[in-house]
Amino acid sequence: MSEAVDESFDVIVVGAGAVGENAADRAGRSGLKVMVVERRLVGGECSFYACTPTKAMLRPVHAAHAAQRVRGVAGAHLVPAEVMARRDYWISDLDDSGAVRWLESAGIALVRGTARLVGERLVEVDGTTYRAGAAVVVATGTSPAVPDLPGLRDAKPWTNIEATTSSTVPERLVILGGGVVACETAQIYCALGSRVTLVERGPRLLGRAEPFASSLVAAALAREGVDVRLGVTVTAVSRPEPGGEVTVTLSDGSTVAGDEVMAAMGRTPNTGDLGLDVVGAEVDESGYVVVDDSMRVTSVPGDWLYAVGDVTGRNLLTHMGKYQARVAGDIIAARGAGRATDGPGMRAWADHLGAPQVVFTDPEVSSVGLTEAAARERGMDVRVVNVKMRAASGAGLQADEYEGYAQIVVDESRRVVVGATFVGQDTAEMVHAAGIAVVGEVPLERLWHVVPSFPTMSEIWLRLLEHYGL
Ligand SMILES: Cc1cc2nc3c(=O)[nH]c(=O)nc-3n(C[C@H](O)[C@H](O)[C@H](O)COP(=O)(O)OP(=O)(O)OC[C@H]3O[C@@H](n4cnc5c(N)ncnc54)[C@H](O)[C@@H]3O)c2cc1C
Ligand SMILES: NC(=O)c1ccc[n+]([C@@H]2O[C@H](COP(=O)([O-])OP(=O)(O)OC[C@H]3O[C@@H](n4cnc5c(N)ncnc54)[C@H](O)[C@@H]3O)[C@@H](O)[C@H]2O)c1
Repeated sequence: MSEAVDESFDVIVVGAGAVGENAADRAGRSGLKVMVVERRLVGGECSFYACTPTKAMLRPVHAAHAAQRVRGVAGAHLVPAEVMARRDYWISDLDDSGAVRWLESAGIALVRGTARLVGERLVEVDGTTYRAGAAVVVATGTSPAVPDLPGLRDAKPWTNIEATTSSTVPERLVILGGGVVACETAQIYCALGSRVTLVERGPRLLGRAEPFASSLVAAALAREGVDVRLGVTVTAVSRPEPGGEVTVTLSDGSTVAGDEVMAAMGRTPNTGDLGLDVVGAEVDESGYVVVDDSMRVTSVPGDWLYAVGDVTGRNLLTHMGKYQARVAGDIIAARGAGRATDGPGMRAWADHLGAPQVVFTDPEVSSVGLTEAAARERGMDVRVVNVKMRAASGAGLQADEYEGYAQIVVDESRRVVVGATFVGQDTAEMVHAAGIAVVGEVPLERLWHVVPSFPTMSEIWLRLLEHYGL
């Protein structure tokens, strides 16, 4: 640690991803002086290597598919170079100056470098030590997990970083994993012209989604030409020549050859070299920082250390991380202004209800709340209603032969919806209404009076309630 300590700031946020930026903004609202530390790009994974580029590339795929499903339209097709150009526009060619300007406009100082906790309220960045007058917020996110499988690391696998920035389309792409990253990436590269093989060790894709959603996505990927291998693991990877052909050996003895192999096998929290042990901050068995609903790191005495976003492992989604950031930021700002820190927006309790999420494959998997299995695990008296999306004429008008299903999970003891999943084209925007029903615990009898417009896809709510028996 250097001798001089910079004491200019009240709040230090480590990591300027979408979540860290949000925490910094909220914490600074009552006049506290805030600095953020970022070792890579301001905007983090989501803006440059995750949400934004994948959605920028998936949208043309969806648009082309949607056009092909409407009688009266002909000739929609993808232009791969233009799809990549669209993505590059959305990731600003990996230039974060727009985000830096936003920080400046919000009065937040930026220090570039790698931060470490070196004591209570003390953060060291490449040799300079800063003392936070009020609080430190850890928002360091996650990195792609590349497990220690024989030959995998030596084969220099793609992760989401390469998959979202490559300017070329590999002829053959082998994707290891069958979660959200794998499914979205498989659909993108298949549509761009790669021959994609996807290897998932579990019995289905999207293991945390409703099983019917997994089946519909697997069927769609297979129809488009993705070779989906379920229930097999990778035993070895070999790439004898750098940049040459990759061979992936699977547990069933088969091999798959590719021009690139991608690790899409989950995430690892960026906590290893953060100095959490120096201040006594507890991490769980996977390395995620343990916090309470105020986002405070409870194992550390005093009210100075908070963690938000992916690094907490609560819900690895941008919008949920930003929700947590608003909670932590508001508490820090309130404490700075001498106000109460237990206001209604100051606990992230919605984290425990089942986060809203859209898997942006075609079909989209749009869900909120608990799956049937999760509700049963919590001991609820569960009733499930599942209908074809086509039961709403709005769906058929949206796409000829619309394929998809909607499902609600009802807690019978309270007669409220605790989970909802919509699978099909253009269901993403339906998830927020479902979220209001779930988080608001709207009784079914009241929901009956929320009359959906005709002919929209939301009319599926009426069909679901009718099937329930209302
Ligand atoms: C391919 C892909 C697609 C995704 N799509 C979606 C989606 O559509 N919707 C959605 O909600 N979520 C999506 N996610 C998840 C989403 O990207 C994350 O939930 C989100 O990025 C978490 O934000 P964060 O700020 O917590 O972490 P990050 O975005 O990881 O930001 C953390 C920042 O901290 C910096 N940092 C780390 N350690 C240090 C240190 N010691 N010192 C200084 N800086 C440090 C890092 O450089 C990074 O910029 C996707 C993820 C992937 C991989
Ligand atoms: N649209 C979105 O909201 C979106 C998009 C992408 C990512 N994300 C978030 O990012 C996080 C990370 O996504 P992810 O897909 O990397 O992780 P994940 O945990 O969702 O999926 C990883 C998958 O890899 C499989 N796997 C692990 N090791 C394997 C092996 N050796 N062989 C074969 N399969 C193996 C697992 O069984 C699992 O199905 C998720 O929590 C997700 O919610 C969200």
